[in-house]
Amino acid sequence: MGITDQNHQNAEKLAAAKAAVKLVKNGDIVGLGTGTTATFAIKELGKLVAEGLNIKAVASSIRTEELAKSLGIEILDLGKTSSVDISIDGADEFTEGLDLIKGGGGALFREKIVASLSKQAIIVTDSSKKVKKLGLFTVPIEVIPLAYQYVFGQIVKLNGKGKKRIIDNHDYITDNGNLIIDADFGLINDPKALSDALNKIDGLLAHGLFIGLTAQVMMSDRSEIIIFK
Ligand SMILES: O=C[C@H](O)[C@H](O)[C@H](O)COP(=O)(O)O
Repeated sequence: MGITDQNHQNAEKLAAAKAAVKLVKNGDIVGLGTGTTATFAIKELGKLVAEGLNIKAVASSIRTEELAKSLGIEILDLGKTSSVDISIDGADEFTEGLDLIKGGGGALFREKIVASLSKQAIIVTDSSKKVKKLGLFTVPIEVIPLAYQYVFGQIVKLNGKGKKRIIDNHDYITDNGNLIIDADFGLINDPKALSDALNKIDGLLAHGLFIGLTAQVMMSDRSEIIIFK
């Protein structure tokens, strides 16, 4: 991607983030996503907090928690929070039916907990993330290390081609101390069926198919915000 394309994509991410942040109300507990688009939203929220907006937040990753705290946003313990008013997160792919692939940044497990606790889970994206069918982006799968070989084998049985995530010649380790397998299932005709099948695998902590968790996707396309809900 050229610099102009990237600037354009960043402008779209910022516009979507700003639109979503407008939905946050005084007193809300806000779920903070992870990734470049969520980061735009967290920074916008930080500005509003500095101006007096009174919110508390839960974070979907250590890096999001650190960023939010640095902006003066109070962070609650996710494990002690029973309900989130609104969450704002990005996605790697989404369909008009609001099925998503998430986890490109490795935060899928905590993101899924945050989305599941949310009364209103909002996804913010640029226009490149919308697809007719999920699956061009591989499905991130978080695996407890001692179950790695077992889970890998089960993914193959589901006709997936797995690849352990390696960053800088090292196994990628999630905030929860686990590994990620990026699994290619080709274009996914029935994301719910695949999600259900993956959920049955012992040792698989979470996968990046987010089905039925999203209230709306706010996608920025040039100067327009398009809402899918
Ligand atoms: O684990 C990371 C998350 O699921 C991100 O929300 C996703 O990868 C999209 O990230 P970005 O906004 O950087 O494209």
